[in-house]
Amino acid sequence: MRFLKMHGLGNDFVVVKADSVPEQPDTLARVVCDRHFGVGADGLVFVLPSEKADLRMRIFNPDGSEAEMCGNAIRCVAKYAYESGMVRKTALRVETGAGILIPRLHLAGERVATVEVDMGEPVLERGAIPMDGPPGRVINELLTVAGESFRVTAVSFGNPHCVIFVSDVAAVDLAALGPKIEHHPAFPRRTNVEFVQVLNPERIRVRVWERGAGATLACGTGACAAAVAGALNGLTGRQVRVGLPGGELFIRWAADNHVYMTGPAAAVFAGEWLGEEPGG
Ligand SMILES: N[C@@H](CCC[C@H](N)C(=O)O)C(=O)O
Repeated sequence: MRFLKMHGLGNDFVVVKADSVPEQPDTLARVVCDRHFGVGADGLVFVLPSEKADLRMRIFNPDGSEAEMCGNAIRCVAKYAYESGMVRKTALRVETGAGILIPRLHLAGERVATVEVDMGEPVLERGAIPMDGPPGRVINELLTVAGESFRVTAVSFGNPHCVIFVSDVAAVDLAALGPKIEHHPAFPRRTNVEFVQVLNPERIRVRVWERGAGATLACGTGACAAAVAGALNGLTGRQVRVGLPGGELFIRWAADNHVYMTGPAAAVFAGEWLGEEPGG
């Protein structure tokens, strides 16, 4: 299995072009993403043919679960598709678990430097996120986690996000709180978790605990969810620079209710997965 190792702000992926997803993709994702026994990545991404769009993307987390969407991976997939000659368009249509999304490429010569992705409309209804409880939006609502109370705002971009505003993101014990919120019974499909510090109405700082992956250096859908939550809570405007441990994304919640995410994508090496069993 040939692959390309790519990343968006250090959120890293093993990207594989294939006609279909191989058997047992969950097992494959677990071993490929393992940082000691595999290549090491925050996700295994398949670039597949699509009947409805230019291509289809599917992503599997390091724990083997499949995610509906990934903001950093879709920028990588768009770059790969263009630079490999697979889709020679600067506005691509990519089929994902969150519907067909449109990355627009910003070129530097023949290379894709940055990508702006139309991430579609944020999903705010509790039942669609999904999160248990009465119908309506979840904005600044109390959630009790192992005896501690947090005010949360829930947003989905196909995949679920639980956003919590704090005064200092550096002080958050992400490794302790992340898994407790990810597995909180209020989230039937688990959740990604974003701790967000508002620096000013145009700038926020975010640390992410990703569902099925743990702490990562960046999360595109998480940055979009944090930006939407900031605006919904009256803490930010609708355009924000989102500082993540791996770098910065620019997020705009436009008047058409679509969220646009702009950021870089990089390819770092190509390889071949041999899939040897230990001692085999
Ligand atoms: N890193 C991603 C999100 C990847 C999927 C996530 N772990 C989930 O299970 O929803 C991003 O950049 O959006």
